[in-house]
This record gives sequence, C-alpha cells and structure tokens, in this order.
Amino acid sequence: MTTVQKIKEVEDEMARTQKNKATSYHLGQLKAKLAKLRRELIGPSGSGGGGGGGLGFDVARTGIASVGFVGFPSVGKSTLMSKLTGTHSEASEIDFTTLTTVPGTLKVHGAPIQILDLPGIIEGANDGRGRGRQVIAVARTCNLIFIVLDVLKPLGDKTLIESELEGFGIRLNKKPPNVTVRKKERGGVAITNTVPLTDIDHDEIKAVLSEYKINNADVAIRQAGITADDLVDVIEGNRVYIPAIYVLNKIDAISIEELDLLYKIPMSVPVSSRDWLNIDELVEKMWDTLNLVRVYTKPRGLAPDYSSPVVLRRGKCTIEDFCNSIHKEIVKQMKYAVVWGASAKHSRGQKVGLDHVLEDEDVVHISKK
Ligand SMILES: Nc1nc2c(ncn2[C@@H]2O[C@H](COP(=O)(O)OP(=O)(O)OP(=O)(O)O)[C@@H](O)[C@H]2O)c(=O)[nH]1
Ligand SMILES: [K+]
Ligand SMILES: [Mg+2]
Repeated sequence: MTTVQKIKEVEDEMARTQKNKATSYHLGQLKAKLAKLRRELIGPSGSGGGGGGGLGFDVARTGIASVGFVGFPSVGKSTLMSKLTGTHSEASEIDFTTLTTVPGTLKVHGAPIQILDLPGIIEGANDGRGRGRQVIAVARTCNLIFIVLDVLKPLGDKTLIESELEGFGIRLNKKPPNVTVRKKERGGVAITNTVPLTDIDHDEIKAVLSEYKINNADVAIRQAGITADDLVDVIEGNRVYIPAIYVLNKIDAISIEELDLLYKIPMSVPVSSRDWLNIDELVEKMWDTLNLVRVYTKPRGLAPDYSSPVVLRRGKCTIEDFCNSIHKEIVKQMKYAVVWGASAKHSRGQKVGLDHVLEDEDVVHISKK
C-alpha cells in the first residue's frame, strides 16, 4: 500500500469513528498515525522549505518580508502581482500559465516587501502531484500568504487550499499551541493543565504519546481548547505558523447584491485585480498583518532621513537589531542611542541602550565612542 493509500485508510477510519469517551484513545492514536504518514509523504527535505533539497524554486530573497500567492490556477494571481509590483508575470485564461516563482517588490509605507507570484496548485498538491509541493515549500518560507480565491467558487476552494497547506505543516492565522511535552527517564505520563480540558482528555493525550513511543513525560497544557491535533503539532515540532489573507478576486464578475451576500470569511478582502477595485484595502491589510516596525535614522545635527526607513520585524526590533541591520560593526562602536517617538519616555529624546525596544516610526540617533 502506498503512503497516500494508507493516509486515505486512516482518514476513512477517523470519519467512521464517533468521538466519545470510549473512542478517544483510538482517535488519539489515529491522529498521531496520520501525522506520521503525512510526514513520510513530505519527505526529509519537506520541513526545510525554500530552495533546499530540490523542493521549492530558488529565488533571491530581498526585503525584510515576503508575501507568497497561493491559489488554484487562473484565479488571477499573476494579474494581481504584475499590477502591484510593476514586474511582468505572464497572465492568461489558460491554467498553469505561471510555471515558476516570479518575484517582484512592492513598497508599502516606505518598506520594500517581496511579492512572490507562484504557479497554481491543484488538489492533492501535498501528495506530490503537479508543482504543488514546490509551491507549498516556498509558501512555508513566506512571512504572509495570500490565498487567492475566485469569488465564483470561494468556499470550496478555500477548504481545499487550506488542507493542502496544512498537510505540509503550515498553520494559518494561528499561534503555536501553549503546550509543552517534556520527556523524562521514568515516572510515566503526568498531565497538568492550568485551564479546563474541553477538546482533549487524558486518554487521548496518552494515546498520542504512546503512538510516538513516549511513555514517560510531563505534559503541561496552558491554553483553552487544545486538541489532539495541537498536541501532535507540538510533538512533530516542524510546524510553521504563518498569517494568511484571503483575497477574494474577480468581484467585477458579480453584482453588488452578490457581493453583499459574500459571507464574512475572517481575514478576507474582496478585490478585482482586473479593474483594480479595493486594492488599497488589500495593501493596508497586508501592511497591518506583516506587523513591521519602521525606524528612521537621524545623523548628528541633521534632520531624520524619512526616505528610507530601516525596517524591522516586531519581536526583533531592539536598538541592537537596528544596528545589526545596518552594519555588524555598529554595535561595537556605539556609546549610546537617542530615541524619539512612541517608544521614548519623553518628546525631547530618550538616551537608551542596546536592549531598548523600538516602535513603528521611531527616530534613532546612534552616538559613537
Ligand atoms: N473578471 C476578472 N478576470 C480576472 C481578474 N483577474 C484576473 N482575471 C483573468 O483571469 C485569468 C487568469 O489570470 P492569471 O493572472 O493568469 O491567473 P493565475 O492565478 O496567475 O493563473 P496560473 O498562473 O495559471 O495559476 C486571465 O484571463 C485574467 O485576465 C479579475 O479581477 N476579474
Ligand atoms: K492562468
Ligand atoms: Mg499565474
């Protein structure tokens, strides 16, 4: 039996099994089995993503953040990417027009963002069909994924694309589960939870662990609503958590009434790439979701340079990160920094050290020894 067939078998069995107290151990086992089979399918290089291991399409990565376009063929990915960036990517009504990654750059609020147009994927992409695996391997390395959907068939397509991405270890619009599994030498399995367990029970936890041959461990659950799938994710450990925006394209093809009826998909923006409708909202949503921090440099005695900000990612935006992103030597040469803006205590400028955390649109002067 091939891995794909085995996966199908486990999925069928899961669908047949009602979830209740008596079956939770069995279901836990099945979920862990499924995750292990999916890992087999992706292969050893699957978790690497990017260019390595023959997966992915090599492309020079520029800018602080990248946005990858994922969708079925002919939903309008290339039309949107060409117009956004000014880089030509062939578009036509014929499916699979785009055959490789086409990179372009879009400057948003002064920050250059790399935009990656990708080939269309088909159902079963993560089983190795078509170029889907390479496309998803690139998507795994992006800071944001645009899931591009055709408004005439958005819901079904959305579910299919999501399951392709999930099968490849990508978790969309989700934070890593607040669960730890600490293996030990003896003592069996000890479970502690700071919140009530609503979607998983002790039997299910033990079943998942035993499927991974973990017989001694401290399991700590500190988040409500944790499921067996979350626990499997924590044990597998190679998941990536990426924000996604659902781009509902071709709204020019439907009436205003139909547009109103478009159910509210969270994190979605309806647009028309062809007629350039509502693109501003899409770019703003992209900016907000990327959560970037722009920092302007101010040389001694001069006005700040607002034309080219140093762009940092939130969570990695201290004075030290700022210095390092300009030149590795600066940290050694710095005596102190002065900061103006939201992160500063007062408006006349605050003297700070390397560990000071910056805010978007701060101005920084580095004083050298
Ligand atoms: N009506 C309408 N048609 C669009 C829109 N955007 C793209 N199209 C058309 O849809 C077709 C496919 O567009 P592409 O940009 O090639 O789509 P793609 O998703 O890049 O396709 P692949 O590269 O083959 O996966 C073309 O005929 C476009 O002109 C839109 O907003 N409205
Ligand atoms: K096309
Ligand atoms: Mg294309």
